[in-house]
Amino acid sequence: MDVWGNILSSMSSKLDPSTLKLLKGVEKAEYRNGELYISAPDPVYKDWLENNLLDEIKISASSLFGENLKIFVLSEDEEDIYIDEPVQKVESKPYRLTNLNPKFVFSNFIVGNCNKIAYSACMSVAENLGKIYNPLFIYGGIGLGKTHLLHATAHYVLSKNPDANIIYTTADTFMSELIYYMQNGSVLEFRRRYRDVDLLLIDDVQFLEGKERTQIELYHIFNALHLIGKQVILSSDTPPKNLKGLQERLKSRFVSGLVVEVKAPDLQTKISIINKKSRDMNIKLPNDVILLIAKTINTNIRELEGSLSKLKAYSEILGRPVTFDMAREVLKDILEIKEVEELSIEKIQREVSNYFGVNINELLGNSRKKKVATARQIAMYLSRYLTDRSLSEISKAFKKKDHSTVINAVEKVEKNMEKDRKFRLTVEFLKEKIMSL
Ligand SMILES: Nc1ncnc2c1ncn2[C@@H]1O[C@H](COP(=O)(O)OP(=O)(O)OP(=O)(O)O)[C@@H](O)[C@H]1O
Repeated sequence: MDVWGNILSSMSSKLDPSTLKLLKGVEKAEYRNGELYISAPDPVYKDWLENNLLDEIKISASSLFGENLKIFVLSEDEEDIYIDEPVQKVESKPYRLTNLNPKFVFSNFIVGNCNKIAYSACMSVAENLGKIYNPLFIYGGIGLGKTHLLHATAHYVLSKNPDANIIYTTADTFMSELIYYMQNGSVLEFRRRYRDVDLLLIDDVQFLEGKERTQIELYHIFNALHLIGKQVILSSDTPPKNLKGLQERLKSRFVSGLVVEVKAPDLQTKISIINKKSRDMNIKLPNDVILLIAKTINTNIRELEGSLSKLKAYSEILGRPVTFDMAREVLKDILEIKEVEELSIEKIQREVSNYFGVNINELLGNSRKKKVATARQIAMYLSRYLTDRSLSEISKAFKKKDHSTVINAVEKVEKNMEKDRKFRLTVEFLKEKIMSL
């Protein structure tokens, strides 16, 4: 049967004569078990065909060979890989995921300015598999949550559809598997396994650099999945354009959906992560220790987790609660602490006075002028929130005899923050500023 001739004649009424003439450049087409292999004379022709006519070919070829037809366009260098294989019928069966970390779910992921775009993109993809942002490419530095987001997406999809076929793998494992299958003579099975998935997640694709054979395989798997609207998500420590030793055609596929960055966390996000992780780990950290860790770990969230585990272990071994001095001692080799000054009440008083244009004596005095009283209450609130000083220490630092003044100030600030947006923003601004000093 002249496969290509038949496809061409079924397309002839829909295409102009010059395109039809160009299509005669196809060297051969072979149909095997639901798959159509089209041989292009060279890579340029192959790209042209894939980018312009694949949909049209699929419609016509499906009318000849059936609805679920998969099409592969091969240029010369790839033909031996795809055509010369004995084809055996392999039953497709759901592939069960066993390598997802149960803790890497969306609800455990702290969202901040640094990662909210990547987080939202993963959520949207999980909700609309294969329909938007395909592929989704996430890049960012070490330990910033890329794997967490990939796993969370897979968990979410499975929670909606437990029968979804999902593969999560790393580029390294993908390559090792390919080598294994090649050595055992069943590359076809490897391909079938990957082509049956609804969602393919490949972590750390930077490790594909220079791995030509693996790249060819991924390229075809990617095309096959993309063509039938299956979702691919990739992660890397660098954006696609900086991936060296990667075929241009693969890079161009990687950027054809959405590329998002996970950035290093800002101070507020780090504090939220430390709060969440310390709660999960059941370790009580004073505010000044939280600040110490957040300020000294500048990027890697994995290191941040490591420091919490170390502190927990020390506090358990010593049978003492964690304090600022203990944290500084225990973490000095992890944190490379550059003399981090303990946040003092005096520093808070200074900053709040400067902000409100009130002098320190007024702040510590008894004036009831609105501006002074507000500044004093906010300074008391921040001293309570940002340091680990006791109520009586704070009242002493503000020259008050009774710590009920501090309690009243804290309550008042909290109430005002709830009902007055401008007031809340002022307090938050001051908090950020003081924490980053
Ligand atoms: N925003 C976040 N909220 C909560 N935990 C996070 C967040 N970001 C990262 N983590 C945690 O930090 C640790 C490292 O994250 P992950 O392994 O996802 O990083 P990665 O970017 O994939 O790193 P690598 O480049 O080394 O592969 C994990 O335990 C993860 O749960």
